[in-house]
Amino acid sequence: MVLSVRNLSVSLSGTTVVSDISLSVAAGEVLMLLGPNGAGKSTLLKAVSGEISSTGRIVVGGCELNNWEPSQLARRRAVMPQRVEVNFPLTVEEVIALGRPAVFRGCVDPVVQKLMEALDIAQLRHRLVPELSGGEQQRLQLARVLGQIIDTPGQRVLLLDECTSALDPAHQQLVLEFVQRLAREQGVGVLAIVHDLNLAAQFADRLIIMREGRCFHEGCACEVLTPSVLKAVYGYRARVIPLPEGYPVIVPLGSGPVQRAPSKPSCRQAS
Ligand SMILES: Nc1ncnc2c1ncn2[C@@H]1O[C@H](COP(=O)(O)OP(=O)(O)OP(=O)(O)O)[C@@H](O)[C@H]1O
Repeated sequence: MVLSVRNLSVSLSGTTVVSDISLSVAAGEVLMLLGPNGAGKSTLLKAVSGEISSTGRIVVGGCELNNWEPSQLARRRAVMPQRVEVNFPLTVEEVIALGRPAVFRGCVDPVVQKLMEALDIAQLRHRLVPELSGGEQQRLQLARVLGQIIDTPGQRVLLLDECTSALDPAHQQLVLEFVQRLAREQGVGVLAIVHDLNLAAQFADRLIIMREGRCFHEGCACEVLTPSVLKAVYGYRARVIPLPEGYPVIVPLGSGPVQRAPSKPSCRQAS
């Protein structure tokens, strides 16, 4: 396992926000975390990344998290937080280079080029970061984070907190296909928080759905993304349709009949 978490709990301001979570991520595996707003997903990820204190045990690449020397850990574990504020006047290329080993400073780093192309930001390479759109900034931050661990030896884990939340559908596919390929080809273990159930169904090898700081259910998409689990966790009515591709698609049904504007014909009537 590239990541092993045992009985992890986190209290914030005297409240238990994450309670007794255990999980593991194997080399090459994509584990996705789901759950409603406030379920404790980001807090769990912050604890696993060592950003906040917790009780329980966290092992990264075979070694206790707290025993890693920081510069070594940075080559084994990369973290993309939910929000990254970038207001300094660096170019796209310079920001990605920040995450790379110092040996590449001052000369062309082929990994920077590879990441810019893979995440569709090569055309923005000389643009200043504060001028980028939200989705461009998010792809840039992912490139910077991936630059820390890509093409390096050893067990590695990637922690992603809603890394596609600002992206259009085509870029969501591009980014998650790249992350999945990185996992498969380089044996990186991925722990990713997502809200989009269909992206989770498509890209996760395994899912954990959280509610009120605890693991509510764990398994593959067909086991976790069922109408009854979605109703219990989100209070959300959905139809789950299996696709021939091997994963389901989730269609929201809303809380009752659709209220149409009186003068507007439905799409079916219009066609
Ligand atoms: N510093 C803090 N002090 C007290 N409570 C906090 C603190 N930070 C977060 N919380 C609370 O902990 C709970 C879990 O927050 P967390 O950010 O982990 O949720 P989440 O599942 O990631 O939600 P979202 O989907 O909205 O990002 C929330 O109720 C939040 O208000």
